[in-house]
Amino acid sequence: MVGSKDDPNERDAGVVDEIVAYVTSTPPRSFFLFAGAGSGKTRTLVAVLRKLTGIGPGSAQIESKPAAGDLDLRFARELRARAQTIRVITYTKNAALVVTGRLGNNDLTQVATIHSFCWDLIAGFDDDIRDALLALNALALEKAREAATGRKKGPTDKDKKTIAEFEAKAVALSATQRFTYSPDRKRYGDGALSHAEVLSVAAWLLKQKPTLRRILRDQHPVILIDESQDTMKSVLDALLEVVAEAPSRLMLGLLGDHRQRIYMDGHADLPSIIPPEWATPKLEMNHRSQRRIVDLINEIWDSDLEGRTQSKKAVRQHPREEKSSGLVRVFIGGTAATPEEKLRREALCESAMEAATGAAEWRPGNPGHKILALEHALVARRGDFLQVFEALALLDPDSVRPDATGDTSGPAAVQVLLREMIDLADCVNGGQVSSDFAVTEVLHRYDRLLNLPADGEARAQQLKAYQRAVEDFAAACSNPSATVREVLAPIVQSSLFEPDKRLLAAFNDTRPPPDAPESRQKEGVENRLARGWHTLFASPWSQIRRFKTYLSGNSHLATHQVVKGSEFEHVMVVMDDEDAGGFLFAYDRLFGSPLGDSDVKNVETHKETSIDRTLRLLYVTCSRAKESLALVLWARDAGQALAYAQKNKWFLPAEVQPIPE
Ligand SMILES: Nc1ncnc2c1ncn2[C@@H]1O[C@H](COP(=O)(O)OP(=O)(O)OP(=O)(O)O)[C@@H](O)[C@H]1O
Repeated sequence: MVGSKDDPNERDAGVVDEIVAYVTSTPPRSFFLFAGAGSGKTRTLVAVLRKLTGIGPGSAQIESKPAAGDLDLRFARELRARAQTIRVITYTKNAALVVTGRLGNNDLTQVATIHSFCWDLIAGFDDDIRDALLALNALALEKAREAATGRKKGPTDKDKKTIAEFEAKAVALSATQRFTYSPDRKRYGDGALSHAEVLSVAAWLLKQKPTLRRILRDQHPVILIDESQDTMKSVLDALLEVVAEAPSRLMLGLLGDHRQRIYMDGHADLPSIIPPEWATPKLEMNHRSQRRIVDLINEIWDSDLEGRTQSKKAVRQHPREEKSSGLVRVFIGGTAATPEEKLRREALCESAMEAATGAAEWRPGNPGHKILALEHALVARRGDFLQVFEALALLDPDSVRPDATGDTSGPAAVQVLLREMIDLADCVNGGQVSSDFAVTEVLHRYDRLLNLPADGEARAQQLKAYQRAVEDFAAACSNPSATVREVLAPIVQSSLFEPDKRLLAAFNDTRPPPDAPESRQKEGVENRLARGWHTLFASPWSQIRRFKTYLSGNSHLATHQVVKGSEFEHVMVVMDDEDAGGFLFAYDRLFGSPLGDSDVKNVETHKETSIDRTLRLLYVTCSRAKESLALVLWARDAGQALAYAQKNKWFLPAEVQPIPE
């Protein structure tokens, strides 16, 4: 971040030194960094850490001459002498890896997610953890009892069950001696804390136990929180209290962008809770996007929409000098079109973008542009893996929706399809095995050659059976219309891999599947699973790979929420309230459609509305685009939305078009 302040691209050049000065001054000063999309928050964070610790890229040495005088050098020495570290809290594991990757070897900083941070703080204090869990459980029990006694007709069966569960949990907790947390492997039991429990226990203990607050301050005089807009409210509040108690011994630095808050865990209006004595440095640049896109996101945030309750407080962004162009189009059509019609006409929008930009990346089907839809099922339809997605969602709904943490890997029971069989399919070309060596490597990878019979004859027989299975598999998976069942059959029959017992039982179950429940009817777990397995086995095998690509985050399709933090050359945002079927977001209302009843009520009581949430989500999606951006709105009243968009300050009249027929 060195450069002349006269260079318009360097208008933020002083912010790193400014932040370093807040940390190293006596007493230190906590800060809230105002930073918008594409402003280079991670780069700023890494530069601050390097200066504070005196450790440059790839070196474990203290640099001889830090730029901002020797205060930071002294700061680093003191950290080391007191065996302290700077703590950096990120939102995802991946973000922690990005920061540590760029930072290099740096023993004076500890970068981790909020879950790891909280667990590091409380691990081993088993009696305290038990106290916290019992107190939180007692609160929940009290709430449940209040709700039950408040009912006119007396407690319902569900009330009684809930109360009994809390009472039983209190007994079990009292008897638990040791508590564990295993974020990667799902471990259950009274002593195993969930993600959410680790956070609420840490927040509770920080508030209640002075010793823990002292330990925190002794270990880390500085805590920097990235993506603070989405950081769990209770933990943030607890940390704010610890800082307020002894501001000279612990300082907080909050980085993030309240315009990009998309999860409900964070504070509704972070800037408004920042104490007045805190510093508020600002990043004003947007290094990512072309001018047209930066102008649009500035306008989006600045708009006076009916139903908006959130403050417009923010820094207006400037694009880089050389990014003086960029292209935006908004296409609007009627949401009554069928799903197939919508897909066909969205492809026409992509062609229109190709014509307008001259970029081949916009050609329909070209992965050079990213398509964002609101719901996973809408992505699955656009990515042609809807049947597999729906089947797997019946088996385990939580495991099929990739999120920002990157932890979702599909239902445990079908891993053989997503890992072993996809790896084996990679060794197949045109119905034939392309490399025996590659097949052997896959079998080794999954330990399938470890337990071959010792006897020579039996061993040869087994290998022959494996070979036949691989050939049958190769033939089956090369048939473009093969079903999952057909490709799975040679694997199951030969035991080439070891599928999950649940998958095997379902594969061998020849009964017809139960009917789907009537809408709004509850369905038993067994029926749901049976339908899931049946749909999965009847699905096209080709969809499995597309689903896997989506799950791993490598697809050109994604949901609006999951792309937070990413950037793409060209972006198409599909907005369709009708298809999404939710009530949290309402794109139509950003285009002049009247407010709903709950929005009207929320405006009166100054609570968050669907307008607030949708505006932030639109801010996130639009700001992902570097070069060009297409907004596709399927509106309830397309004529009205078109007229609204033509007059709206967000767009130039020529940028607004009907979705081609
Ligand atoms: N000082 C800089 N000079 C040039 N390019 C920069 C600078 N800072 C960041 N960039 C580039 O700008 C883009 C946006 O940066 P980055 O992704 O770190 O922003 P961010 O603040 O995390 O954005 P968001 O909150 O929108 O995800 C990246 O491509 C990055 O390499």
